[in-house]
Amino acid sequence: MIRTRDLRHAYPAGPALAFADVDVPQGGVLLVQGPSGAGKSTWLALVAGLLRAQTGQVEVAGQDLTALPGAQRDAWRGRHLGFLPQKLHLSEALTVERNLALAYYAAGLAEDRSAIAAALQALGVADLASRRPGQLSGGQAQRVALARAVLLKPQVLLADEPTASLDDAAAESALGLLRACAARCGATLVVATHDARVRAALHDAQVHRLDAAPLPA
Ligand SMILES: Nc1ncnc2c1ncn2[C@@H]1O[C@H](COP(=O)(O)OP(=O)(O)OP(=O)(O)O)[C@@H](O)[C@H]1O
Repeated sequence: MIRTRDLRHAYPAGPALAFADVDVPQGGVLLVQGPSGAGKSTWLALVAGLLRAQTGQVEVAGQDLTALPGAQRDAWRGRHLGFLPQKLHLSEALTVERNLALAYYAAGLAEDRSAIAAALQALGVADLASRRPGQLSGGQAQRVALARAVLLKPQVLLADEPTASLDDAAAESALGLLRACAARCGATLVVATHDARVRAALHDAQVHRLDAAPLPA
C-alpha cells in the first residue's frame, strides 16, 4: 500500500512541487502520469525514501517513511522496496550475478545464491549470469535490473519510465514482466511514464496525474 498526505518538495534553487494525496491498496497498480518536468521522478524518490519529504507524510507498506532517519530508511528500502530506475545503475565492475548479490548487501541480509539463480531464471536471463552489464542488450539489461529489484520479494515495486528506450514488442514484454513480477510478490506496482503505450497497456490501473506547472518557489 501507498498513502501520501500533503506532500511537497522544493529543490534548492529549483521549483516547489506539490502533490495530490494518493491511496493505493496493497497489490494495486498505480500509473504516475504527467509531462516532462511535472515531478514524476521526484514523487517516486519521495515514495522510495530516496528523498525525505520536507512537508507531508508518506506511508509505504505500513511504514511511515517520514518518521525514519536516513540510515533506517535506506535499510527499510533495501528490504521492502524494489526500484527499476530509468538508468539501470548496474555496476560494470561486477558480473550480472554479483549485481544481484548487491541487493542482499543493501538489505543487510545474508546472500542466497539459489534465490539469485531462480530470479535470473524467472526473467529468462539465467544464461547471462557471468556476463558484465556492458555485454547485454538494453532489453536484457532491463531484465537483469528487474530481477535485482524483485529478488527480495518487495512489497512495493517502482518503475521509472520502463519503456523509454524500447521498441513496441520489447515495451509490451517489459510491462508484462513488471506486472507478473509484482503479482508473484503480491507487490503494489507503480509505473511512472509519459509513454502512451504504457497508458494503453495499464488501462485498468489507478492514475496519479501530475500537473505541468510547479508551484512558484
Ligand atoms: N536536483 C534538482 N535540483 C533542482 N531542480 C530539480 C532537481 N531535480 C529535478 N528538478 C526539477 O524539478 C522538477 C521535477 O523534476 P522531475 O525529474 O521530478 O520531473 P519528471 O516528471 O520526472 O520529468 P521527466 O519526465 O523529464 O523525467 C523539474 O522542474 C526539474 O527541473
